[in-house]
Amino acid sequence: MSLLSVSGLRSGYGRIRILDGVDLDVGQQEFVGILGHNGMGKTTLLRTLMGYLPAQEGKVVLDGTDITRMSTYRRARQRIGFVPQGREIFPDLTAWENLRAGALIGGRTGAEEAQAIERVVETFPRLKPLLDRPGGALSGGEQQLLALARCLCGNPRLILLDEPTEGIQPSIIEEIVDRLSALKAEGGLALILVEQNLDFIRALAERVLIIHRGRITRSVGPEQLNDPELVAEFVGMSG
Ligand SMILES: Nc1ncnc2c1ncn2[C@@H]1O[C@H](COP(=O)(O)OP(=O)(O)OP(=O)(O)O)[C@@H](O)[C@H]1O
Repeated sequence: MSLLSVSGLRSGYGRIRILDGVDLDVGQQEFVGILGHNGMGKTTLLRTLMGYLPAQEGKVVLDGTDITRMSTYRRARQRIGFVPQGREIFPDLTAWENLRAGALIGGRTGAEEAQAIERVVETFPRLKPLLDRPGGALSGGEQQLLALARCLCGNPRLILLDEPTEGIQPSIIEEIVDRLSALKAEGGLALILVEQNLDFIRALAERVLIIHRGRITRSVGPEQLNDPELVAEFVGMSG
């Protein structure tokens, strides 16, 4: 059975329809990339899956449970984690408190919470010396690592990751790839990755879905992203 099964999903902003019948399946431990021109609805899709935007039509099923009408909070408790575009770190909370927020959102408290945070921090050595600093004082790359770590503190089984490489230096992009590759090898986690960086998608995704005018129009293998003509057609860029 798929971990996530989306059918006929429609949503948008007021009367402006952005998603216009999205069908999408993600396997239990599958890493899926999503590519599309600017403005095609990639972020809107992730926000609708997380419940920030209501589904106007269609169905979203997570591991057999219909979550179409669930609040964002309850979706987080169902272990969907979200790393938003722009990271949305709490700037006045310390890095550690940001991680606590992730653990709490995932339903962890007390000793379990502290253990979860410590386990995650062990795998992000760059964050260790920064834990007492305000989130807003971290560099963009450090904030991106923190946003991913915060999400992991909630023990997600599905992560929605929106453009993690945007404005981030190459060494941190490599760290994110390494961390996600390690998590993939450990198992138990699925990922939906919206990203413009083709190398990043190639490194992580088993399957790449093309979104066009609010629908998934095609599924391609990551190796097909080596073909500049195909890429130009799908996303209007090459590289
Ligand atoms: N709050 C909003 N109110 C009205 N329209 C919006 C709102 N947010 C986004 N849109 C519009 O919805 C469309 C889809 O936006 P979305 O951010 O999902 O696209 P995207 O594929 O993620 O694009 P990008 O690659 O530029 O991030 C765009 O035309 C955008 O202008």
